Amino acid sequence: MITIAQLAKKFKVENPKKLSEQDKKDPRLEGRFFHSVKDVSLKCDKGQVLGLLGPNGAGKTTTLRMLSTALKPDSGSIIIDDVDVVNQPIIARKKIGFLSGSTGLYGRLTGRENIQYFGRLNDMSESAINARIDEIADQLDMHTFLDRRSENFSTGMKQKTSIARAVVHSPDVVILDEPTTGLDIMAAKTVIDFIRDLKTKGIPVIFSTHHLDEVTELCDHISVIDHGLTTFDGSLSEFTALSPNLHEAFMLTLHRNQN
Ligand SMILES: Nc1ncnc2c1ncn2[C@@H]1O[C@H](COP(=O)(O)OP(=O)(O)OP(=O)(O)O)[C@@H](O)[C@H]1O
Repeated sequence: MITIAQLAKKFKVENPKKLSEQDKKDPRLEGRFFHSVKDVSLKCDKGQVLGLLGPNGAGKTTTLRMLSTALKPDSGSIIIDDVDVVNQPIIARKKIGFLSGSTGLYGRLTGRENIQYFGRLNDMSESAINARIDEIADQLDMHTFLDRRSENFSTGMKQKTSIARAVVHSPDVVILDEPTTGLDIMAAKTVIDFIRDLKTKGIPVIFSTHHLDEVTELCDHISVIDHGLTTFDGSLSEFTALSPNLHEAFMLTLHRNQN
């Protein structure tokens, strides 16, 4: 079970002139600080898939980076099972598989070597790593490119390798930042099937997306973040009860907590 409560994170703005036009007008900009995440709370039970929605710049990636221990929150709590992620990040990291939107692969290494490297970082034995790579490569349909250098991989090949790398150590929870963005229909389907398989194994998955169809296909639970605030956190049926039209339901969740 993953529980996030009242999470907040601000960044110091070194050069306000370099902010995007959107960020300059954002009410989260207060003096020299941009309050990317102001108050985010959500829950994801065992075997649940949680879809994290929100407009561009809402604070989804910042939230997921805090959940993955890559960023330390200014306040709030993150608990995975009985581990306090904020105060015990090293223990928590072993439990988490995190796909970030921006993690690059080592181009000179093959797909397999990229994944092996992460397995070793997680103290896995060579035989355990290789068995796990075989398993994941079957699921993500990677065998045709697994032993090629990753520098010339397509977006889909890169994403599959990054996902494989994130879950090589069989984490207890999986966090995926926009896992299907930029993928063609077939690669996206493979990734969706992979998430569904994690769900059947009882592994909670939190993923951010802009694709509402993925949410209805996969998610038990939906959280919406807008301007750094949780504006909806409930079941898929509570979400669709707002409106049977998903876009309309999403629009209705925005601006709810803002005064
Ligand atoms: N290091 C930083 N310094 C200053 N501002 C930041 C920093 N990181 C993120 N932000 C700002 O915080 C806000 C939230 O960013 P974040 O990447 O979490 O949004 P997002 O919901 O993931 O957006 P998208 O859907 O576009 O990926 C944005 O306005 C962004 O410009």
